[in-house]
Amino acid sequence: MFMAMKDMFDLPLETKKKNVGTKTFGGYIGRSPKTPLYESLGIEYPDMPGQVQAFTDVLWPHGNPSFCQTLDSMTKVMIGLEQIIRKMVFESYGLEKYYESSIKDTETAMHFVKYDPPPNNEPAIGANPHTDGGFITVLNNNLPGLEILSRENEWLPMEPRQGTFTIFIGDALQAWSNGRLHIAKHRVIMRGKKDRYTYVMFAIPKDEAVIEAPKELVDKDHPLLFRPFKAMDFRRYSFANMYKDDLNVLESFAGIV
Ligand SMILES: O=C(O)CCC(=O)C(=O)O
Ligand SMILES: [Fe+2]
Repeated sequence: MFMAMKDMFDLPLETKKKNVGTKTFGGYIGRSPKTPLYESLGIEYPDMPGQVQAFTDVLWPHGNPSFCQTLDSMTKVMIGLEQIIRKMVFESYGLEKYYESSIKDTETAMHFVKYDPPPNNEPAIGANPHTDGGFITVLNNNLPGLEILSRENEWLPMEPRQGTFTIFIGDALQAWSNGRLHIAKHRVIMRGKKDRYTYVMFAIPKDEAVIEAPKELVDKDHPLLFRPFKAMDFRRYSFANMYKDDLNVLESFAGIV
């Protein structure tokens, strides 16, 4: 996958720009002043028929069947893993009855990210501190750089390990769990001289989905922490507040004080 990603990012800029999305999380994002080392491409709904093929055709009009196949099977693995984890989470609360409807309310997006090495060998920010907005994120990267903010407010490095994926809980699942699940803030710091690649699958609520903690998770010891909200409204709010590092977007959007 990482080799295929190198070929993908080595394509001419005009070709990469042909990767367009309909939402804020699809399509090509070039280097910008706030994230000068970051570049990404994206596919919305890679699990829907024809989407992986269409994405491949845009980048390689003469075809690239091996990329298409690799991506297709990788997508299935990552989505399958996400569903197993979500099921385990729901079961752990005795709430498996909500699993099917939660999956029905879900759509997926796949991102491919390339981070350039920092200029003049000084550590530099690759991705700004953030939480992922959706239900669950599944990702893999080829080099260190990912850091997780601990509950003690320390940045801890997450070393990539071959054959493993990193999983993040997103804001939507934290709200659903009435705060029982912890969302870890994370960032990427680039060091060294090598390009860094990440591929990441986001399982996110559909626009119209309403995120609301089930009644079983709310009682007098666990008062409701977040008002119910529509996924689309939260997405807009998060996007508008993207670079406010100290802001807890979920709390400021839906927190009940
Ligand atoms: O590149 C990484 O390791 C992290 C990427 C990430 O956090 C994201 O895309 O949301
Ligand atoms: Fe993230």
